[in-house]
Amino acid sequence: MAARGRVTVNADLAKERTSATFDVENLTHFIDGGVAATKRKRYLQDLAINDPELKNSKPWAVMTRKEQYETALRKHIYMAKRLEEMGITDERDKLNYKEAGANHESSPIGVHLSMFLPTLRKQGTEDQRKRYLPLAEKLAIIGTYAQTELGHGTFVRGLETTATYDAKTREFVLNSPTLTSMKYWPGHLGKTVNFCIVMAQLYTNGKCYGMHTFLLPLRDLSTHQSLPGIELGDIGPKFGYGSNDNGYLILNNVRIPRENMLMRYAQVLEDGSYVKPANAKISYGTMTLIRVGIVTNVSRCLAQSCVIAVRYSAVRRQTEVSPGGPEAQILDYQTQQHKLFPLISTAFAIYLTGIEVYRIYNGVNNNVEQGNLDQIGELHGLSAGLKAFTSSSCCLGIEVCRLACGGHGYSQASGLPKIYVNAIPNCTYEGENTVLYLQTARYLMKCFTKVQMGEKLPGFVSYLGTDLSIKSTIKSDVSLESLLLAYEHRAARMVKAAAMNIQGLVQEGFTQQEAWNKSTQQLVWATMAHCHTYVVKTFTARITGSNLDDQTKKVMTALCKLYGVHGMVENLGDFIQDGFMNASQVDTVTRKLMYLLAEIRPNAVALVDAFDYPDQVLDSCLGRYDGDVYKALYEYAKASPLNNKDVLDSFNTYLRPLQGNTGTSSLAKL
Ligand SMILES: CC/C=C\C/C=C\C/C=C\C/C=C\C/C=C\C/C=C\CC/C=C/C(=O)SCCNC(=O)CCNC(=O)[C@H](O)C(C)(C)COP(=O)(O)OP(=O)(O)OC[C@H]1O[C@@H](n2cnc3c(N)ncnc32)[C@H](O)[C@@H]1OP(=O)(O)O
Ligand SMILES: Cc1cc2nc3c(=O)[nH]c(=O)nc-3n(C[C@H](O)[C@H](O)[C@H](O)COP(=O)(O)OP(=O)(O)OC[C@H]3O[C@@H](n4cnc5c(N)ncnc54)[C@H](O)[C@@H]3O)c2cc1C
Repeated sequence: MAARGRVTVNADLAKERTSATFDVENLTHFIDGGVAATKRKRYLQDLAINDPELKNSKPWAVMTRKEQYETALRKHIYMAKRLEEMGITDERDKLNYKEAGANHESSPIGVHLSMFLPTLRKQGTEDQRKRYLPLAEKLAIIGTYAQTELGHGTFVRGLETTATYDAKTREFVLNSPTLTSMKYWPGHLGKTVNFCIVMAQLYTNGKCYGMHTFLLPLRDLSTHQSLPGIELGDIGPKFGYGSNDNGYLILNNVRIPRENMLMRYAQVLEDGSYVKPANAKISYGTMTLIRVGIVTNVSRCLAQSCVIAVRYSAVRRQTEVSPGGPEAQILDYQTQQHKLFPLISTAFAIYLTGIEVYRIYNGVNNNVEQGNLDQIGELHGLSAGLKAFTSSSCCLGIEVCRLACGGHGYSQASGLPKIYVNAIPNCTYEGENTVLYLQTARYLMKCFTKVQMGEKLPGFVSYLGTDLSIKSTIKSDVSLESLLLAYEHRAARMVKAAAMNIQGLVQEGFTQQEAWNKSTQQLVWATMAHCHTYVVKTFTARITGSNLDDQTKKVMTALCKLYGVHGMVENLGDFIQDGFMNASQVDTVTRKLMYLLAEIRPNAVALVDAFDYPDQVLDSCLGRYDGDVYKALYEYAKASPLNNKDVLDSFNTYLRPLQGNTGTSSLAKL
């Protein structure tokens, strides 16, 4: 339960809670990974919520950018220190604590923690780790991940920053040779960090060896002044992320010792000779880590949005259904259910996918740590597409939640704009989504070639070899098995179609690259279908294989079916194009969709309650546990800074002169 302690609850919400057919607490334990995990989560959340150091002096939305930056810096440094004092290292623990302390307040040390430190740990030599990690972990040095440039973000091989080895002095000389080569966007680069990991084209003995990673001091450690040869600053206000000083950086003949190249894999020896890594893409590993983390991250953003929109929809009444009768809860409108219930299922599906992909990441990472890099390509094939699919689905879902709250959804009081502006960059950073879909497409095309050669594929791509002549097994009950089969069929057919398109174009005389480029939209569609299948499969496996009690499992099975059926109806053309499904089966799934909306209706509030987000995390007048929405909106309006005075000075400046034109005597008559 999300309200800690007794509260008086709005009658409609209270009724929703008593009508639930399953035990909310059991589902919360399932989400968290057990009773002890829920207890631990709540302990950490309460710690943050009750800590006066983590209170904002005023609402986030009314702070200036400088206030947002300073507040976030203070709070995030404080939280990092507290986590260290408490000896907390588990990622989930950290997430629960920080979410409760500064939800959707972009951290000005976030890239330091999530990218700078992992890159140092994974790509630094033992000496580099010994030397820099203790300082970086204590935040004595704070760094960012400086890869993107003004002219290039996606095309990493096209980055222009150079690091030229000077064997005489055993130093690298770093330069930004063009306007477009300045680093642009890295988090906290503008004003916060004193170090960065910079990605640059390595030149040694007159030859370019491509992108490599270097540890670069940016600011004096005592005065924080930028160092000679370095020009850097903040890039200015953005769509959101006000508390983050995303920055720019220009390098002019900056010298760093040879030892500052991260040399666990690739190396430059003292004489300038180059030792290549076992896999050139190992330096892309931090991006893979974050792409995996994003899956969980965006599912939580969507889950919070669903809590807000569903609770509000239970409280909000609008329009008499029959003349003179009571106004209906908007949650009773089928169209509102169609907006929101598939999103509840999406939040669950993607959350569970996040857990699965993180488990896979950890397995591959353990192998990498032992020197086996064989699986990094496969992990990239999985994580790139999933990052794109999940961030797109969740961010679109957050916007639907906002729209589902009508006018009040547009107010910062709803909490939804704060979530949205913080979530939406997940579609762009760590690889723009279309670009990442195409990376997974590249992997799928390779897999398809193997299928054509009669190879049996392992794991998450094994379905690509399925017999496409099989017809859908969907019957009136619309079983999970029949849904999964349909998703596999759809993806396998679309992957094959894209591959055939490329092969056909090549046969027509186009080069491989031209044929690829002429097929990219089809490839993106095929990859979306592939990722969709992966999520359906993971959701299904997690629910059918769970030890949930019967009642909860029944509701979750309905939700899982809803995820599958809704996705099917939204993409019907894909499923019927080759006659896999017939008209009667289309009719069956469409009716099933409406049936499932009605089946889930009594449990809608309980399902979002199970996400177990305290009011302080949601920070929303609409999503309050007690449903006292209108009083909260009134209080929120009264607290608007424009209401500090009854008559504002602007009245005298701009409005009074308008009245003066008509003469006070004529106004007095009104
Ligand atoms: C409960 C807790 C659960 C989970 C917690 C988990 C983790 C916690 C940690 C993290 C925190 C969690 C969440 C994160 C939240 C917020 C985010 C925080 C900060 C975000 C700040 C933003 C930072 C950035 O944006 S950094 C910059 C990112 N930039 C990009 O992503 C650029 C995108 N471009 C590329 O990656 C590449 O250039 C490319 C487009 C992929 C490839 O282009 P191209 O074809 O030109 O390139 P190549 O020829 O060089 O490569 C093709 C070849 O390489 C293989 N490849 C590519 N990438 C990889 C890889 N990463 N790994 C392995 N292999 C790779 C590719 O498959 C090709 O191989 P083949 O030739 O064999 O086909
Ligand atoms: C909030 C935020 C924080 C960030 N933090 C960091 C950071 O800490 N460190 C860092 O290094 N970077 C950071 N970035 C930069 C980010 O990683 C890049 O913006 C991102 O990788 C996208 O690259 P781009 O801007 O070059 O987009 P572009 O590649 O210019 O994309 C523009 C359009 O072109 C299309 N496109 C581009 N290439 C292709 C292609 N090959 N095929 C098909 N379509 C294509 C895209 O799909 C997109 O529609 C951040 C960005 C944001 C918004």
